[in-house]
Amino acid sequence: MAKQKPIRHALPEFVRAAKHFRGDLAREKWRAAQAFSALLIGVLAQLLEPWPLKFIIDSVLTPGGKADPLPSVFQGSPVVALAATGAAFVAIIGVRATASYIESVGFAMIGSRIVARLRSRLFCHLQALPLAFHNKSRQGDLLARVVGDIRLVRDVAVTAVLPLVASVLVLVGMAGVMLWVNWRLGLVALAVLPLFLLSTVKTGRKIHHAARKQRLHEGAIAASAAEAISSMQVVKALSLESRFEASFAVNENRSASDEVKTRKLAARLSRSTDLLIALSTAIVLVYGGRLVLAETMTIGGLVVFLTYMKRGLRPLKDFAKYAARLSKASAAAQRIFELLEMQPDSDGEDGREEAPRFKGAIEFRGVDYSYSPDAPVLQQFSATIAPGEFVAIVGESGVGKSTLLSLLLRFYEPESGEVLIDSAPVDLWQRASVRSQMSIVLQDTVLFAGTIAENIAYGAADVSQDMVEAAAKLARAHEFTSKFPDGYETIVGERGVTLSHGQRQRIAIARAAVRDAPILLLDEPATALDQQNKALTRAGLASLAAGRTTLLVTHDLKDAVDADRVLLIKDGRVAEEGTHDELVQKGGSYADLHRAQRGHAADRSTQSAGVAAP
Ligand SMILES: Nc1ncnc2c1ncn2[C@@H]1O[C@H](COP(=O)(O)OP(=O)(O)OP(=O)(O)O)[C@@H](O)[C@H]1O
Repeated sequence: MAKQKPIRHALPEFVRAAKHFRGDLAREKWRAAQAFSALLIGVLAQLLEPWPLKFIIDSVLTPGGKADPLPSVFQGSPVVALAATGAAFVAIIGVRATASYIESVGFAMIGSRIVARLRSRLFCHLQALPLAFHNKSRQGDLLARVVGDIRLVRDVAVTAVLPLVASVLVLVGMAGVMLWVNWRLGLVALAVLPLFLLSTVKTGRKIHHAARKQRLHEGAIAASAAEAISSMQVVKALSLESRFEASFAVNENRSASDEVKTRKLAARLSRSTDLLIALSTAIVLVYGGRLVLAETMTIGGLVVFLTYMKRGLRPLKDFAKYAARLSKASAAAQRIFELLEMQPDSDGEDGREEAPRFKGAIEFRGVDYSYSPDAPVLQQFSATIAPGEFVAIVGESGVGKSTLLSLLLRFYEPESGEVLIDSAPVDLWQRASVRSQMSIVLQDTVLFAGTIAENIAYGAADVSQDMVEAAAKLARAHEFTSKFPDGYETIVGERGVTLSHGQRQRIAIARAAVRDAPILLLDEPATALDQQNKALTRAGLASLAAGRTTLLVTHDLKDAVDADRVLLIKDGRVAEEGTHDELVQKGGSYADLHRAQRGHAADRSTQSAGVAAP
């Protein structure tokens, strides 16, 4: 029973891999046919290789050549026979070398192309996976899969799997010829195969297990490195270096010990394979030697036989050599397939139409939403927002203000109830066509590596330089941009000019402006800015909001003063609504919050940042 287990496990893995690569392999069928033809020609040449030696030993060097007399053309001229055999030998090697070149280049190209396509597919798929998945995933681990795991699969596919396929063909061919030359001796030589299978299956399972664990630890190493590197400022500020170093070292040690384990196991497999091959060669030597002594086999025949054995059993050695790498690649491939088999965001989009241009009426109708079953966020939440209205959403931290925006953007789906735009459920339309009609400005703006103009133009397709400048002027970003020597061509983002938080926010406003979307979603866009930047950002936002339905999530009630309406969220629903003045007059929770912020403003030195008195 135990012996069958790996086959049972290996088969579904093979079917899984075949499913993922079927289309790619079909695209490469002509190149594959070419490489396989070259492989077969190479195998044939390898099968022929020992025969010139046999001819020289049995027919040229053995006086009289009883078993294999010299053909009549060479009678009396053994030197010519020697020269002709030498030429034949060179020709055979030449054919083999050429075939091997075509085969290796062909297989390398096929492997690289297939894996390159796999990587693109994986990256597209990752982008299509829902935000709920990305929120729970560790970025470094995903990065390790897209970069490291794919590279491992490619390297092993090109340098181990394809050569192994070739070696197995050689083994089959050579086994056939060995049985044809002398079936008894052939059976003796091949008797090691079951023993080899037994030891490979047993050790191979252990290698596979250790290699898989190692890939997991490497994923964790990449994840903790990515976390630390992407938050270096916080790591330094909180003196977390030693903590990250420790967690890094733990995973590194685990990975190293798994590496040692796989190497030990692979070395053990290699040693037992060598011993088995040596045993089989010794038996063939003794038994074959006796056949030669009994003159039922020629010396050349035995030499040919031994050469075949050496070549034919090479795949066994190769397999032992590649076992660890194959297992690692298989573990890496499984990690890639796991991702590819996850449901992307676009699922269920079939048959949905593109949304028409929205007027901007928004309605939440009895929406329930929770991230985890035991902590409901929105409960029977209802609110209606008219086209072009500017609504501020306020409430204590964690009440679900940002979640409302995420539901509008369809990052998540409500558990019950509906989100409607222009009276139609938002899930009626394709996600991308809904999102393209919304501009967002968040508290933290990410600038991509590129110029300021490119960063602004990321907001929409086909944006001209004039549109970029107009958006920058509206966002109050033109002035500081034009002061840079390279103006709009100034490189920002990674390794570029570092912009201040306020400047980044104004670029984000310009990015939102070029989009010219009817709905504007703002999530704490002016939080944590100094007074001057706050004023500039607010001015930019006010220009941007004109004529658009705007939802502004804010802690700062100063931002709510000019809103057409304020919604105060409490216990998962709207607790109070009205204008700023109405709510202050009402004397409810909003008025309490307002009083608290005024107190805070009066005593700024003892309170933390983020609130200001209107
Ligand atoms: N991706 C997530 N996974 C799990 N829980 C989440 C996630 N995002 C938010 N939450 C939880 O849902 C609740 C509402 O979060 P949300 O960000 O909508 O609140 P908020 O009112 O915008 O808070 P804040 O004012 O602090 O930004 C919080 O308790 C938060 O911890």
